[in-house]
Amino acid sequence: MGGDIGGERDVHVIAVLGAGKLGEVLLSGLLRAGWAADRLIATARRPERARELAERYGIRVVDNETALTEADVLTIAVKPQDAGTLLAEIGPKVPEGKLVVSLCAGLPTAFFAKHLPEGTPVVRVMTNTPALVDEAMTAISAGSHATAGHLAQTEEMFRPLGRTIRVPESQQDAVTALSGSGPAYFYFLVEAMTDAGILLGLPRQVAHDLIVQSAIGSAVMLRESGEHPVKLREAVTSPAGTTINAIRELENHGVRAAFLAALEAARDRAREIAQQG
Ligand SMILES: NC(=O)C1=CN([C@@H]2O[C@H](COP(=O)(O)OP(=O)(O)OC[C@H]3O[C@@H](n4cnc5c(N)ncnc54)[C@H](O)[C@@H]3O)[C@@H](O)[C@H]2O)C=CC1
Ligand SMILES: O=C(O)[C@@H]1CCC=N1
Repeated sequence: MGGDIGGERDVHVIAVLGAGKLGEVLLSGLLRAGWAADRLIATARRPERARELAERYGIRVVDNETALTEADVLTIAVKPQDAGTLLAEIGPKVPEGKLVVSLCAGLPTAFFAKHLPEGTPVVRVMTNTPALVDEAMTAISAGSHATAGHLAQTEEMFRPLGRTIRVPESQQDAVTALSGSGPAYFYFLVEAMTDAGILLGLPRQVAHDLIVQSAIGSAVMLRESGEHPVKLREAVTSPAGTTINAIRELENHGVRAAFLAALEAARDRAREIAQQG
């Protein structure tokens, strides 16, 4: 059963402010982890969305101001571009000692601190959508006034959803590029490989099933064996065999360089968001 999270100040109630796609993923994960629905609060901008969340999960959907007073942890799950407006509305009213957990890509904890009462602890989190199947990768950083206790509370909140690690806040933009967006790159790859199967004459569903199971098998091997990916790839790549022909084409087309450039671009976008915040 999900119980109270002890620490600086016990966590009885968690609020997700701006429960969109990621906020919903978090709320559903907390429910699966055993949190009682009446101890989870969501806020939403649109009334239809509020109704949908209340009906789907039986949680309390209230306005932002009510959430501030009733929850111990305020999780900010709005788009980074909307965070300024939300903070202008709630910032000065956040009661003393509440823990603010930001899920916003790019925005540094200093951005939140500017809008919050002096001394409000802020923790920056980058998680990802596999939280839906309890396989998230969540990176946690302490911001201003966040103590070891606040970090531990945040870790406890996200641990049921997958793996957690602590990183210095200076690494969070890189983390966002790697694991925050990471699932999108794997889905993109599955899509491209499925198209390749169709090019080779396989029915779409067969191609899809072959690739999805190969992706799952490879991921499990990476995690369970602890082997370096090069070693695992070499084990598949027979001398004068088929795989090396494909690898040569991937190298010819600069796929490795494309990944380096793509993740750098994602990191740079996170930095830009911070500038605009
Ligand atoms: N989608 C993803 O895979 C990931 C998203 N993130 C971060 O999570 C945050 C949310 O992303 P998504 O869930 O994809 O966005 P989303 O647009 O689905 O959800 C944001 C929700 O906040 C609501 N909202 C905006 N202003 C509000 C206000 N003042 N009061 C109440 N509700 C308000 C919107 O109506 C919307 O429903 C972003 O900051 C993003 O950077 C982080 C990691 C992964
Ligand atoms: O694309 C985005 O901005 C968010 C942050 C990481 C994943 N999705």
